Amino acid sequence: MLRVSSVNRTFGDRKVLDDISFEVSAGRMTGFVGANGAGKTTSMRIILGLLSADSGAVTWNGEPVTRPVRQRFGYMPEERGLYPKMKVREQLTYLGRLHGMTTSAAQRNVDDLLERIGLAERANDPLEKLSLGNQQRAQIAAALVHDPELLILDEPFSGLDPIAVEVIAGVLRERASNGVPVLFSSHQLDVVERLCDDLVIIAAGAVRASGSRTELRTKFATPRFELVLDGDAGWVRDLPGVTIVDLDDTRVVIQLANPDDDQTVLRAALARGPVRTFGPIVPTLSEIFREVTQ
Ligand SMILES: Nc1ncnc2c1ncn2[C@@H]1O[C@H](COP(=O)(O)OP(=O)(O)OP(=O)(O)O)[C@@H](O)[C@H]1O
Repeated sequence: MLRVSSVNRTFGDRKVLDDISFEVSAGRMTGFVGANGAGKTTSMRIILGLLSADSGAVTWNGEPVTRPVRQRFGYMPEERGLYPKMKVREQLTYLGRLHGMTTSAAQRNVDDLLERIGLAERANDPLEKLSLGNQQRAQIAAALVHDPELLILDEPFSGLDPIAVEVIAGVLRERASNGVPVLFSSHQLDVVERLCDDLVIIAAGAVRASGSRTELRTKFATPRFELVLDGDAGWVRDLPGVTIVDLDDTRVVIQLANPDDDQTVLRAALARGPVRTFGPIVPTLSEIFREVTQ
């Protein structure tokens, strides 16, 4: 497990990380979300030891992150790092070698990866000849080539078309299910919502919420329910403890003074006729994000 504990960082007189703490657990995809300038890249750079913290600690399985430990991490930086003129397969193999792999092991991994991410046919092209989306796929492959123990990816999905997002998500999820903790930042909240098991929401250098997707949804759930009937749903306003949030003919969104009254509402509705939909409204990640960062 990766643990970031009470990390602080100032640039000049600006505090950009304010007592940041969170964990990235084995086998989990952790989405790291925050507005521009919130501190995601700075946190990632500190995890990787590319930047020092003013105070606080980063540990990997309880131990400090030393250079040999870092060597076993996979990192996709914000400033993409591959050589434009070097052939894709050649440079990925070279990166595998830099991480201590033999040439044949590196080549095997590279060939598997290129096949998985749909770049096998471009293996012998220089990176700069690839479309931006395909260059992005190659950058992701560069973080994966040495079978890292931990993956830290800065905006891995930016610039990818929906099919590429699915392909890359599948590869990352496979690594996660093999026990690799994956931390990835993204502005695409719909993608994060779909992919991540855990979330860290950061704003102005501080963690505003963290935990599993389910925990956060429960925590930020409002006592709201959707009810869809065959006939007009306006009568619901006469039930005690019910406030109408939105009414559109047969569909009504209600807020309950006591969330346990949901079954009373359901029984009242069934007594009047068919009920097509009834259930709590689960907040989306965008709604949670807005609530904790405003
Ligand atoms: N080397 C630096 N010197 C001075 N300020 C910096 C430096 N690096 C980052 N900052 C500032 O720290 C703050 C956090 O930046 P960071 O890049 O970590 O945010 P981010 O959440 O990754 O943003 P984005 O989503 O735009 O990539 C910003 O205000 C940025 O301007």
